[in-house]
Amino acid sequence: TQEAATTGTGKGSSGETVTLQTYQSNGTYYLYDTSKPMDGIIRTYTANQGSSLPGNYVTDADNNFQSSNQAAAVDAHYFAGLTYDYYYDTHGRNSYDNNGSDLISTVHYGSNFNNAFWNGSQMVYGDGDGSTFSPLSGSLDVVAHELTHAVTDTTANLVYQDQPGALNESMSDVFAVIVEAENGDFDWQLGEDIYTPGTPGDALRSLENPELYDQPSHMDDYYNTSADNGGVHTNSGIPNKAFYYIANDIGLDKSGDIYYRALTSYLTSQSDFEDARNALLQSAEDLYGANSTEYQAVSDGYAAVGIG
Ligand SMILES: CCCCC[C@H](S)C(=O)N[C@@H](Cc1ccccc1)C(=O)N[C@@H](C)C(=O)O
Ligand SMILES: [Ca+2]
Ligand SMILES: [Zn+2]
Repeated sequence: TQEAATTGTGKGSSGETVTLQTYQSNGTYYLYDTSKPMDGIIRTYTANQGSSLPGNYVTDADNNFQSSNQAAAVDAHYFAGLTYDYYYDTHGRNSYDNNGSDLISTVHYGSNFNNAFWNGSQMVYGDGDGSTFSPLSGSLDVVAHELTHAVTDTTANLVYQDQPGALNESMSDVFAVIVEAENGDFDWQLGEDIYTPGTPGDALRSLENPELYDQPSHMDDYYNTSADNGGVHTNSGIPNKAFYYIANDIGLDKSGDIYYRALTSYLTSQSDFEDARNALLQSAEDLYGANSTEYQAVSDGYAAVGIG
């Protein structure tokens, strides 16, 4: 059979045309990217509004994925590539597990599904209900958020409950902001491109002002609840705000290096917010020294949210 890696184009939910790394087999083109430097292949599927995973490959007859029902897949495929590039180019990490595992994404999961998640093996994106969310792969920060869960699961493996869980969520938000910034799309918000399509200018979360979307930004306002695995999407506002202070002090690049080192070298499954402060301080000391401005920025940022 005739087979080859090919380069195609696609139109994402923003309406912009992007270049896609695809694969051609017997005259059909697949969202199957073998171009990454190590062996991680990026593969994108559709669940066709069902819930069986991974579903079916997204294919096209002419290597131009421009129909509206392909937009979510184009975004998932393209943004997964950008996120792979960030972890490889910035931190030398070969895919989410540093072992070259394939990056598998499935779009059109479920019916009006207002969420996206990492299921332990792959990324999964709902289409949203069109009011709360539009298709969730349409925002780079969502894709980077989900792929960072895969990095966390294969490193610190923070338990998805209470403070370790809120820290898990925060790490995903932190690297989502960094990956967007690396791609010329810096903001402190999460989900601004896909949240409430009918309401411009809002977002699901803000690291600059967590309170804007009902998150605390100080330990005094820690939200004790049994819902949402102990409020992991609420209490993430506290470490999120600490990151905002730190990155404002020393910049996103240095902050990203400190956070990556803490996540991959020091944090463990039960680490809480205090442990995060210590892991980040140790990482800052390793990288910049104990009396560095970077070390002081971490100390100040965590003190400002009532930790340490
Ligand atoms: C399905 C089970 C719940 C998994 C929660 C996933 S990891 C998650 O946190 N998803 C993100 C999606 C996201 C990311 C960035 C920006 C916007 C939306 C999330 O925040 N989900 C919210 C809606 C939640 O689960 O409360
Ligand atoms: Ca954003
Ligand atoms: Zn999450």
